[in-house]
Amino acid sequence: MDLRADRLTKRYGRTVTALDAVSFSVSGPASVAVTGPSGSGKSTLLRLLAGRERPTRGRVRVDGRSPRRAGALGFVAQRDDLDPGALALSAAAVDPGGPHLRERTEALLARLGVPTDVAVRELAAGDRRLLTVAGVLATGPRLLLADEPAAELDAAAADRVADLLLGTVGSGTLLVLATHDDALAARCGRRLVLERGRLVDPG
Ligand SMILES: Nc1ncnc2c1ncn2[C@@H]1O[C@H](COP(=O)(O)OP(=O)(O)OP(=O)(O)O)[C@@H](O)[C@H]1O
Repeated sequence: MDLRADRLTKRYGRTVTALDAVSFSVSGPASVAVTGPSGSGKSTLLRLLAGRERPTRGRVRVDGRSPRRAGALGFVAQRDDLDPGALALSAAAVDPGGPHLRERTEALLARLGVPTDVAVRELAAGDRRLLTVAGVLATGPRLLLADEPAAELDAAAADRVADLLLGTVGSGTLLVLATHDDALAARCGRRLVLERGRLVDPG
């Protein structure tokens, strides 16, 4: 999988330039960390790469296509929208996944030791995060974008989430994650550093 950003620029209103002419390209399988201070544009970059927002200028290409047309693209958002009252497995294997997705999610969670028959609200924070990631992995993404996947977790839980994400690279995935966590960034093959919306180190 080939991911390319060409002079990506995103403005919000007239005053905020969240991203300023960011260009890079990367081919997978590989792992890439996007780092930088708070407000430097990491989440904005991931949303643009995923096609969840349109750039003000510039473009994203995933295997030569716009991200919305690329297929096999998974996105782990900074905050999950799991229904706290739902049973864990139903919350992770979201529609329109169907039975196949449900089975794959269940197998993955069993391997990770995450209980699937309790309400989401009863899960520990780390298990809840694994649940979110497993639901996305079950869809078989070849490009996986994760925004602060280990934020607000203790070190042991953060390691389990990182192991799960980084493990996908071995099976052919291009993983791009935004993180504040130096230890997690150090485990990635490449690090892109943003400062005030500009790519100051392309890795
Ligand atoms: N929807 C929006 N409307 C207006 N401004 C926004 C919006 N989203 C982001 N911004 C602004 O764009 C800039 C970059 O934000 P972004 O969330 O991408 O940074 P970040 O590096 O992910 O920050 P953090 O590490 O705190 O999550 C910030 O100044 C932010 O306030």
